[in-house]
Amino acid sequence: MLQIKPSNLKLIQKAINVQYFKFIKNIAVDDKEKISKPRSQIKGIDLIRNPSLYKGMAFTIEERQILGIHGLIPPAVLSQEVQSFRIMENFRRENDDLDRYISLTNLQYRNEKLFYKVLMDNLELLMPIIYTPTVGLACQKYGVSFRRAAGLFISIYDKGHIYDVLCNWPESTVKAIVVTDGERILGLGDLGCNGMGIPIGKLSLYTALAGIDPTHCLPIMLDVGTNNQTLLDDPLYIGLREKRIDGKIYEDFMDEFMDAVVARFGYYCLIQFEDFATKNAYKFLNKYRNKYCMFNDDIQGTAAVALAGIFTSLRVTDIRLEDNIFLFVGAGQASCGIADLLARAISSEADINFEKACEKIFMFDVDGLLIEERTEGNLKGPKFQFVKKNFRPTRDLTDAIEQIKPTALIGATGAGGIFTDSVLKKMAEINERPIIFALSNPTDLAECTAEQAYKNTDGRCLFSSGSPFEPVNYNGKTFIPGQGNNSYIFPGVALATTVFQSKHIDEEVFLIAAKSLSDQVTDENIAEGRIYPPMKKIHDVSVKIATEISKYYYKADVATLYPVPEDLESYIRDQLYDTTYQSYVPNTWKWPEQHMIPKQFNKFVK
Ligand SMILES: O=C([O-])CC(=O)C(=O)O
Ligand SMILES: [Mg+2]
Repeated sequence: MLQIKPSNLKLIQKAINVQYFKFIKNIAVDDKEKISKPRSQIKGIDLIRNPSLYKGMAFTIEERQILGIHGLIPPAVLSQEVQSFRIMENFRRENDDLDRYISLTNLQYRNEKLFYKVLMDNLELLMPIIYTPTVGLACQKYGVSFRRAAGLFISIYDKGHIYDVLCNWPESTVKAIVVTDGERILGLGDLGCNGMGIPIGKLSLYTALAGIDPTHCLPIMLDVGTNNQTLLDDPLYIGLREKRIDGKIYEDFMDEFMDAVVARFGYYCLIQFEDFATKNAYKFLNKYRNKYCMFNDDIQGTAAVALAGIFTSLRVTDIRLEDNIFLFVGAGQASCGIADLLARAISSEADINFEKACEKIFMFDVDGLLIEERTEGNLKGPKFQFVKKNFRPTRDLTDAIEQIKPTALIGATGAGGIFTDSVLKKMAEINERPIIFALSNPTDLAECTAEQAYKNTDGRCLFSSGSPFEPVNYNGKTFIPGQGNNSYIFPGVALATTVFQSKHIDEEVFLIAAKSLSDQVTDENIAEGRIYPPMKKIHDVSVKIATEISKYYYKADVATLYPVPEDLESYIRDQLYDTTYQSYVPNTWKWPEQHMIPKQFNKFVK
């Protein structure tokens, strides 16, 4: 990434101006031959207000004349490189992450191509801003930071008219929707309508991590009320000011929504369910998975990324999958989703049935170890298959570890800090290389920090977390914690699904995604303490995951794109979103050499 010395900023400004005036003197704006038909029908102020078409000061002088926007933007002509450079300079000057989130979102609504270029070029720095953890903070404050609608809000009062609301969306080609009802936003709970930041953030990653065209993506908030009293009492709250509707009315509303999407955008429009409360997440997944093109990211996406982390960790511990004992802390959708996919993986690797595979998996929730002997709390729902017998009831996690002797401890509790020093030390005592995953989001809710994990296990643990942590120095060694976040999975799944227009997305897809992700971790990555590929490789990772899934889609006869492309990977690559600006004046314009950063600014760059 480029960094300019602050003292040189003035010189750069001057250089830009000199180039601009040199250039403007040379251009003949009335040269009829050069002025050909613009490619866009949209002109003038409408063009400036259209984020997919707008390119700010990168409009050439010719384009400004033809498109009727001359004078509506400042006189300098800047290349996209210089623009992204300015954005990053401003980014560094912002006071806090929420301000950075707001600036980047404003850029997204102003100039989409520039937003994605900046994001893709600075992924490691910007992902924690537009996604977890800052997006969580933005959701909590969405009432105040809400600037402009970037998706659809459909409320329970739209029941009977959902199709009409979908028709208000200006794009007719929508290939992917991320939808939430805001009831379980990250580990933050019910944020009602403020949860809209999550579908927006997830879809930004569809483009930034997997190259899916943003105009094909639609974030949707289904506002069915909120049970969050603070929001209900907040005069600035942006959603319906009433308690959540549930039961039959809510379910009929969801059914109508699913059918309306198919009627408006087609049966292969992907619908990603995000941050629903556990009981609804499972209910809708089971009800819709064989009828629509949908998946639940918190159950299935999280499962695949965690399983990939387990596969990679086992390359280090050298213990066969079926010889491990897994203890899940938290028995909600993330834990049950991972445990379920893990049991499938064990069952297929060890050639044993699913029930037998479940014997390797234990769970511990707010009422302690999940065993038949316990008298408190329920044992029903998806966690049921992991309930054991003949163990001593305990509510003490260290004691549970002592009893079960797990090789892996996986937290998805939303209970920050639950992996205390004594829990971590116990794991280190009974394992040479303990596997510790602290998956809850955002950062404050992680079960432990990366630093605590490495310190309490003498640097021996294989660690990953849902939210990002900085590298940790311990005993002279640097450890790079893995980010076991579903963002490694859902973009690739969505890419394969939208390109090949799959009818359904079954469990096998997530097993394939997990294997493909783990296979892409190199020995060098592992030597650095990583269990996932570096974020900067994510585009390739997503394409490879999508390629593996697409082979399966054709094998399972769910892909509907015909004829079948000869080379699936290169077909996918051909579809990827390009952040380069379009030219509105064909064949007449070339950026003068001096306009291109880094050459022009090389001498100013540290
Ligand atoms: O959004 C994230 O970072 C991961 C996720 O799906 C969740 O925590 O609900
Ligand atoms: Mg989620």
